[in-house]
Amino acid sequence: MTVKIAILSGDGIGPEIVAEAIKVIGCLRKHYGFQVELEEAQIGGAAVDTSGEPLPEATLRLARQADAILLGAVGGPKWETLERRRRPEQGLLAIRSALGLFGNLRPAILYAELAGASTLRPEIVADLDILIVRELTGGIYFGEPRGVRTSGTGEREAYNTLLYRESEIVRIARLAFEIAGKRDARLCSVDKANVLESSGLWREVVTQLSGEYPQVELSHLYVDNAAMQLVRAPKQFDVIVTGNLFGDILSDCAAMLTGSIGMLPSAALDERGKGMYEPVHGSAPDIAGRDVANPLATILSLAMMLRYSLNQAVLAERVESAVRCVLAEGYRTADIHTAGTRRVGTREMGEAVTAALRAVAS
Ligand SMILES: NC(=O)c1ccc[n+]([C@@H]2O[C@H](COP(=O)([O-])OP(=O)(O)OC[C@H]3O[C@@H](n4cnc5c(N)ncnc54)[C@H](O)[C@@H]3O)[C@@H](O)[C@H]2O)c1
Ligand SMILES: CC(C)[C@H](C(=O)O)[C@@H](O)C(=O)O
Ligand SMILES: [Mg+2]
Repeated sequence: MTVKIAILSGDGIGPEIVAEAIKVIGCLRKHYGFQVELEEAQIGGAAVDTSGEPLPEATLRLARQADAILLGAVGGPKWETLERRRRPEQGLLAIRSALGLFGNLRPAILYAELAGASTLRPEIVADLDILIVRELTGGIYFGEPRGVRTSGTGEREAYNTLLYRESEIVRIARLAFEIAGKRDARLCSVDKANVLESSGLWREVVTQLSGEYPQVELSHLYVDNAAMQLVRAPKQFDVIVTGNLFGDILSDCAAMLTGSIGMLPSAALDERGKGMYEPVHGSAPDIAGRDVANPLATILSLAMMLRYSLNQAVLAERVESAVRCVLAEGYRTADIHTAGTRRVGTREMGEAVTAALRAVAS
């Protein structure tokens, strides 16, 4: 059966890194008999430039039809002064919401070869393998009311609403308990229950649900402490479950444990396992168009797609071992480059991964 992947490259380094993942898909097609059809559409600033909208109707239609979606990144200085609803980031939020992609899996794995690339001491991060489960379609990103208004004293004020419904908390917590049960069975729920009502409900609901998962050890941390613990002793964590905004921040923080944000893939899943896959990082305007971005987060996102949405666990493992292989051979983009390793550009890194994949196939 031929699967259909929607390709949404987006802005900045998006097209450069997605191009390397497409090379990997081409290699899977040619050497592993992977039957796949790709169809591209626009999102973010690129879509704003051609259609005036960050998520054109045609893009959403394609995303709905496809078996899975691969996204690069959106945003950049060119669009920062647009009214908020037309900004590239709104396209990303809109597609997540329209497709019901509530479950965001953000694994932070340290490849042994990159221990020296982390800003933390090697013994703190060696063998790190943690997973952040971030709620992606609720919380302060989507809560109403929101807006900017003039207060009674004539001053401008802006407001957002951090709202979580019980059903949204149960849904993300259940996903996290299920996943933790298949890992080291330790789940840490991160909130700000000492201050926020929505976090109070979050903690209550997660605690109640834990009764259904007696084999999973549940703990709770306030988000400020969690951020500190992530850099103090990250290996104490197995799975972290948290809300939309806290998960956004903590996953960038976890990224640095692995050497670079250019290494972190992600999956955003709906209730049936359909998903959108994207690197955790953004469009990196500071390095766009220079063939220096690290494409591995995007290639590893493709591996997650193969595993979670396309039922191709063996191919996922092949792609992941090809990445391990190029790191072992010493290939490094600028962000993970250390003395004695071979510095390469985006394209050369992508080609090294496809060469490693081909080598295993033959
Ligand atoms: N999922 C997304 O599409 C997404 C995620 C985050 C930020 N953004 C958007 O991206 C734009 C830039 O945001 P930012 O600068 O805060 O975050 P960013 O993640 O784009 O970049 C942060 C830093 O990390 C570096 N970096 C990121 N990805 C890299 C890679 N693959 N290889 C090497 N280095 C990499 C960048 O060069 C930069 O120095 C903004 O418009 C923001 O809204 C989009
Ligand atoms: C660009 C932005 C809307 C997005 C988010 O905050 O979710 C990004 O930072 C991410 O981590 O995917
Ligand atoms: Mg982010």
